[in-house]
Amino acid sequence: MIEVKEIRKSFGEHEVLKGIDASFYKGKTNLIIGQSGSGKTVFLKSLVGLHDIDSGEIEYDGTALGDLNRKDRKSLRTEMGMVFQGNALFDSLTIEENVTFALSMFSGMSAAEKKDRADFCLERVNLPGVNQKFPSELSGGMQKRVAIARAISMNPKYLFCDEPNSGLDPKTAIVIDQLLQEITQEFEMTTVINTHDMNSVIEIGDHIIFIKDGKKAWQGTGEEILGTDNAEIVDFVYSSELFKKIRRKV
Ligand SMILES: Nc1ncnc2c1ncn2[C@@H]1O[C@H](COP(=O)(O)OP(=O)(O)OP(=O)(O)O)[C@@H](O)[C@H]1O
Repeated sequence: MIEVKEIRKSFGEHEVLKGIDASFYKGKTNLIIGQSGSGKTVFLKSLVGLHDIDSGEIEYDGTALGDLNRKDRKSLRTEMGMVFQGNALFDSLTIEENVTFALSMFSGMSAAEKKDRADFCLERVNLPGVNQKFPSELSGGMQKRVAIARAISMNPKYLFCDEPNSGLDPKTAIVIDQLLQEITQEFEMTTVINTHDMNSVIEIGDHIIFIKDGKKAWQGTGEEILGTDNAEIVDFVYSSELFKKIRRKV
């Protein structure tokens, strides 16, 4: 579980996070939603320690990030898997080398152990046998699955995904969402996903935090979001004609 207490973050005079409290639960797909520019990425980067926060606290299963020295922070980092928006695969490395990159850096595993782990992770994302291919030989959806395989290679306790569906067609996006939810439950990870995708919100929103103007404006589940009367959520969710029609029917 990750607990966020009253975090604030400014860039110069611009306060982006204005005292956010949030909890993210183990075995759940926890989503962060909000309009473009509302502070979702800054929030996610603050959670993983890529931004230093100005005040507040972030606790990983009771351990405050702010209390950790460099060495312990580094060790906590090895328990975090990350899926970046553009996948961030290394084009000149094979898929297997991409998936085992962190293992080579941090694990001390033998070559055979790393290969076994790569095989396991690639099979888990339904991509067996692509070990010797290069990222450019795979479709966008397959590259996303490789990014997920790489993120789980170290068997992380926490998984962070920034817009995992960006650039994917709706059908592929659903496959990726389902995969993220399945592995979250299976490996009992605390998963935090930044998303714009309303389909993800409804399908895999076990727990949702809605950020508006740097503050948490609502929280709830994917089921609750369609029924809420919270004006800010209604304005956000029903900004598209499709969802306005759905609202009239529920
Ligand atoms: N390194 C930075 N320096 C200065 N300002 C920043 C920095 N990073 C983000 N910001 C500002 O913080 C605000 C929130 O940005 P952020 O990227 O978190 O929004 P977002 O909700 O993730 O948007 P999107 O959905 O479009 O990615 C924006 O006004 C942005 O300009």
